[in-house]
Amino acid sequence: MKLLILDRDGVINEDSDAYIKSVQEWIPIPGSIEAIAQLSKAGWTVAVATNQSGIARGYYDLATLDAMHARLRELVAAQGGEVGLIVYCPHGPDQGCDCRKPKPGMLRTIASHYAVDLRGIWFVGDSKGDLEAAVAVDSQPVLVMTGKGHKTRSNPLPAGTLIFDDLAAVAAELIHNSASLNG
Ligand SMILES: O=P(O)(O)OC[C@@H](O)[C@H]1O[C@@H](OP(=O)(O)O)[C@@H](O)[C@@H](O)[C@@H]1O
Ligand SMILES: [Mg+2]
Ligand SMILES: [Zn+2]
Repeated sequence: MKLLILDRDGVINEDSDAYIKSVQEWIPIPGSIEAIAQLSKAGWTVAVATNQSGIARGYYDLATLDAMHARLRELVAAQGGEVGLIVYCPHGPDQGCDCRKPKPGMLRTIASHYAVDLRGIWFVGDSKGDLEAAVAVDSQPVLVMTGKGHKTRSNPLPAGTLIFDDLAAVAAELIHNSASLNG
């Protein structure tokens, strides 16, 4: 199967240093909803792995988080696509969980859900922790220049990290590539 895993804040929707605390603050990055829909219609399964320490910090609750993800699904469905499994880490940095990126726990959860090997699977993120999580499970780290991407790029990146302007550019590459592979 063609599986693509996305970070959420700074890749699908705009990020904020004040966290994304409500559906109203959850604003898609231009082209991202269309990109997910196009990938989905081209046969890709698009999953999401997102740190949400704002839950542990008490900035918003699980119902609000679920409402954001319902909005994402609704917008992609309106373009004829669908979003796959969304996995989030609700924990704070000091809780020592196994799911908070840069740990790869969420990527492993997604892989076992779909019974696929993570090696070479593209994981698209805007933060160093996203890239490190990908490397930890031999996935392909992909950095986009949205969200915290520029800040992340100003520091050394894992070898082999692919860099794209935004999710729309990632989607164009994958859809173009698989089209040429299939002849
Ligand atoms: O990019 P993803 O994983 O989808 O989500 C990131 C968010 O959970 C928040 O993660 C926080 O990091 P700390 O969790 O406080 O270290 C900060 O970077 C916030 O700006 C950001 O909105
Ligand atoms: Mg992010
Ligand atoms: Zn966690």
